[in-house]
Amino acid sequence: MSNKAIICQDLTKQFGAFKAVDHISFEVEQGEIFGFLGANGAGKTTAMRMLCGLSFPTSGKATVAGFDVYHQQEKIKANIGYMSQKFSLYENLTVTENIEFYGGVYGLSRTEIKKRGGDMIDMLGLSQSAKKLVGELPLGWKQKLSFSVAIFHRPKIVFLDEPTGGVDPLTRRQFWDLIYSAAADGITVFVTTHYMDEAEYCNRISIMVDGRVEALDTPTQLKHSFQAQTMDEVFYQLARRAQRTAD
Ligand SMILES: Nc1ncnc2c1ncn2[C@@H]1O[C@H](COP(=O)(O)OP(=O)(O)OP(=O)(O)O)[C@@H](O)[C@H]1O
Repeated sequence: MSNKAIICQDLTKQFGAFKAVDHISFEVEQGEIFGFLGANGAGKTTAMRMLCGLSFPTSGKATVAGFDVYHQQEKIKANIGYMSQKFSLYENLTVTENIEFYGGVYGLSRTEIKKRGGDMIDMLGLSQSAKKLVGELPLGWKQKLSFSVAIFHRPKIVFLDEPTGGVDPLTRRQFWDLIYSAAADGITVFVTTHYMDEAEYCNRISIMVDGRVEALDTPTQLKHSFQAQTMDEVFYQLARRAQRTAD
C-alpha cells in the first residue's frame, strides 16, 4: 500500500458536457500541508467532494488514505476529518455538548471523549467558555473549535474548505498554529483558501484554473518560477488566464 496521503490521476468530474474538474493529477505526502487554490468556480469544492467520498468522479483515479474514491467511500469518510465554510457545530449546544456529540458520532468511548475533550478545551483556552453556547462565541473561536472537532477522532487527513473566512490576519495566524500542530502530529492537511498569507504557510500549493491544476510547487518555488515577489502576484498571473466566470 502506498504511503501517500492522496494520489489523484486524471480525476475528472463532468456536469453534462461541462468539465468542472478536468483531469487533475497530484500526490500529497503524509503530514504535508497542501494548499488547494483557485479562483471562484475553478473547481476546488467539486474536487474536494470527490476526494472526501461525497461524490463519484466521472473518470480518472484517486486514493485517499489508501482507499479508492469509487469503491471505498465509507472507509474514506471514517479516515478523514472535514471542516467547511459553513460550520458543522451546533450553535444552540454548548462547547462541551458539541464535543460530546461529535465524539459520539465518531464512535469514541465516554472516557476518551472526556479526556480528549478536556485536553482540547484547555489547549484552545476555552475553559471559561465550556458551558457557553457555541452561537455566542466569536467567529475566530468557532473556527478553532470546529477544526479541533474535525480532528477529534485523529483522522489521517483533514480537509478544510476556506476554514478562516471572515476573520482578521492575526486570528488566521492563530488558527494556523493549530494546523501546524496537527501536521506535526502526522495529520495531513488539505486546505482551500482565498487568502494569500495563508497560501504562504503551506508546504506546497496547487493552483486551479478552469478545472485544471495549472501550477503546483512550494510557495518559494512558485514565486521563483513566475518571477513574482508575492503569492498574490503568482495567483493573479494564473487567475487572469481563466475563461470561466464564477456563479
Ligand atoms: N452540481 C452541479 N451541477 C452543475 N454545475 C456545477 C455543479 N457543482 C458545481 N458546478 C459548477 O462547477 C464549477 C466549479 O464549481 P466549484 O464549486 O467546484 O468551484 P470552487 O473552485 O470551489 O469555487 P468557490 O471558491 O466559489 O467555492 C462552477 O462553474 C460551478 O457552477
